[in-house]
Amino acid sequence: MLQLTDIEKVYQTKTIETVALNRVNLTINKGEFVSVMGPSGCGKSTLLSIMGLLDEPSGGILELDGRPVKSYSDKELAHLRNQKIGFVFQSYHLINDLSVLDNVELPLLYRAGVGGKERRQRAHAALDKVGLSARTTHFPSQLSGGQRQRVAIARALAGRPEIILADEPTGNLDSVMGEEIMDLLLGLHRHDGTTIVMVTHDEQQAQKTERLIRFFDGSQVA
Ligand SMILES: Nc1ncnc2c1ncn2[C@@H]1O[C@H](COP(=O)(O)OP(=O)(O)OP(=O)(O)O)[C@@H](O)[C@H]1O
Repeated sequence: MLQLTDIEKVYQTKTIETVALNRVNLTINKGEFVSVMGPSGCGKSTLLSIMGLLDEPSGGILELDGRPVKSYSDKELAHLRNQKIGFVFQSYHLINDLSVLDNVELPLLYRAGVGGKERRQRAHAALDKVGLSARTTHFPSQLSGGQRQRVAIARALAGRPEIILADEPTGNLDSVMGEEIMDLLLGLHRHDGTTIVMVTHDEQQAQKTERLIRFFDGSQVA
């Protein structure tokens, strides 16, 4: 589903050039659960941003469903980002002034063809999947870290993405809550066949996924 060929990413500031990704060749197949590990600064988040079409590579070819991403117009790319990809971040990125239900519905507001009733139904179904049906009227500040991450996962699921890109989804959680979130992601993957790419610093969690990719200094080393 995603094919990276000789992908490079160079960040250039006034004083320094950083090669964040150095000729990365990688395929993510439909239905896989892949984890990415490596020391701080080795390019993991950059890799996820490029896979998620949030950032452009400096070189190489990125293909999505067999078509080079470069050949898509900006409008098509925005559409793909919104329709195909769900993001989950370490720090949840929830909106504090919105209820749990409204947070989950929010990305669907930007979807053509999804009316208010369907938005609500999808949001409820997604919250049900993550076990938070009883918390729909709560606000993020009234939830534990693990529950906040569940809301963020429900928000990604409500969009019915083909791929979930998760950047250290358990990074802010203690080990018990981290394990709960990991079990949730594993369950979603097994049950719905969702493709997941997850960056993690936790070796035990990474071992539970189907494939573990290790990065060092912008390159894949295993
Ligand atoms: N916007 C940017 N401008 C300049 N340099 C950047 C930028 N984003 C990342 N970098 C640099 O690119 C390299 C890779 O960063 P990246 O965030 O992808 O690493 P990471 O493996 O995700 O790190 P961590 O585990 O600490 O989150 C680092 O050296 C970083 O300083």
